[in-house]
Amino acid sequence: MERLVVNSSLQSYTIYMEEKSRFKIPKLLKKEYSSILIITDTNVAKLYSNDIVSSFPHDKVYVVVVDAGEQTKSLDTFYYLHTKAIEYGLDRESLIIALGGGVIGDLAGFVAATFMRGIDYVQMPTTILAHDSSVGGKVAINHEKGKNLIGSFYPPILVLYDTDTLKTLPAREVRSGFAEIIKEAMLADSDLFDRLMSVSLEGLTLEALNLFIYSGLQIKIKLVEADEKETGNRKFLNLGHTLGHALEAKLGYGVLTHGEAVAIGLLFMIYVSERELGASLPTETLIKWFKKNGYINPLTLDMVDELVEIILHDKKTVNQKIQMILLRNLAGPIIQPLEAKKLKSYLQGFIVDGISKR
Ligand SMILES: NC(=O)c1ccc[n+]([C@@H]2O[C@H](COP(=O)([O-])OP(=O)(O)OC[C@H]3O[C@@H](n4cnc5c(N)ncnc54)[C@H](O)[C@@H]3O)[C@@H](O)[C@H]2O)c1
Ligand SMILES: O=C(O)C(=O)C[C@@H](O)[C@H](O)[C@H](O)COP(=O)(O)O
Ligand SMILES: [Zn+2]
Repeated sequence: MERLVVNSSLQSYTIYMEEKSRFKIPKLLKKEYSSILIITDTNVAKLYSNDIVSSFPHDKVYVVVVDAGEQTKSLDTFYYLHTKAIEYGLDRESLIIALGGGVIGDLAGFVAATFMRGIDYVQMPTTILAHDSSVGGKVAINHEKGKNLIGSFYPPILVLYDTDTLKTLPAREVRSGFAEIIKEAMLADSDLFDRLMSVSLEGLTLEALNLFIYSGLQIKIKLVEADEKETGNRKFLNLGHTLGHALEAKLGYGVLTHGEAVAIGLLFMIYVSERELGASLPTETLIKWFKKNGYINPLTLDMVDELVEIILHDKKTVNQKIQMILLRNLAGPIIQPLEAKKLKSYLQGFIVDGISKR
């Protein structure tokens, strides 16, 4: 079992990463809980929720299943989950288990952060992408005007990553998860970036996948430990998200996967870095890799005004100045303030020059 520790101000927690570890959860908990609420989605429930329920010896284990997909990270579902927690009699000694991808992790984590002012929760990520979302304590729901606008920083007590569950992921979700690993590589590890660019997602072995995830986790942990509440360099983890988040909100949550939106955002980040900083980046390599692996891009010129408007409400915008993460070079991120007018003209150029569609 791979073990990584994340130091955080509230409590430090361990990430256990191992095939079939989902059956071991009771042994890894450091105390007895009065009851346990497993929050999961319709797809994951069918596959894995019984394994978790049956691994507990007692019967105060409840499961609430919500719809799968980004639109579930909503105020309505958040309220519904609080209602279920009250109905099942959860108290301050209860535990929530977030069993699923990043949607469930963010949503259930935010329920845990707010139920009776905060109870313990465990992240059990079941997607590749959730290596990113399960670590660092960012929990949130969406507002129709922007992603993750309602949320908190609230670390889990444990992350249990059963990589066996990744075998059932659809190809589109594999693609989505890799966008975040590519982001991490571009931020901090050019060798990892080269290794990523040399593989094809189809037919990737579980061993290779685990190594990529492990490398991504190490990069993420380093950044969140150094700046838990994102006052400085944690913002680097938003590489590709300025446009990515806006696209998700503009198209309607769930139309693009988070990773698909981030992938387009990474290409835009390169376009701006080249023009704003004179950076020389592996543009063609990345475009080719995205194309080879089936990433999609619905960006069109008529979306620009609305996208800029959404970006102006992003958490990284201060005093109408957009803080965009750019690269001076691979593994050389900086936070660059940009006026909306400038961002708009880059966005138009990105679409007209065709880099977004190459
Ligand atoms: N908190 C953070 O730091 C952070 C970081 C990155 C992303 N996020 C958030 O994470 C979310 C995206 O997460 P995601 O990509 O995991 O999406 P997701 O949770 O919607 O999962 C993607 C799809 O895969 C299905 N699925 C999950 N596990 C499966 C499995 N093992 N087998 C088969 N199907 C499975 C789900 O039911 C869903 O349909 C976004 O809301 C994003 O904003 C948060
Ligand atoms: O952990 C972080 O910090 C990240 O930025 C990770 C991102 O991949 C993730 O999508 C995150 O939810 C974005 O944060 P937000 O504050 O821009 O909502
Ligand atoms: Zn992300």
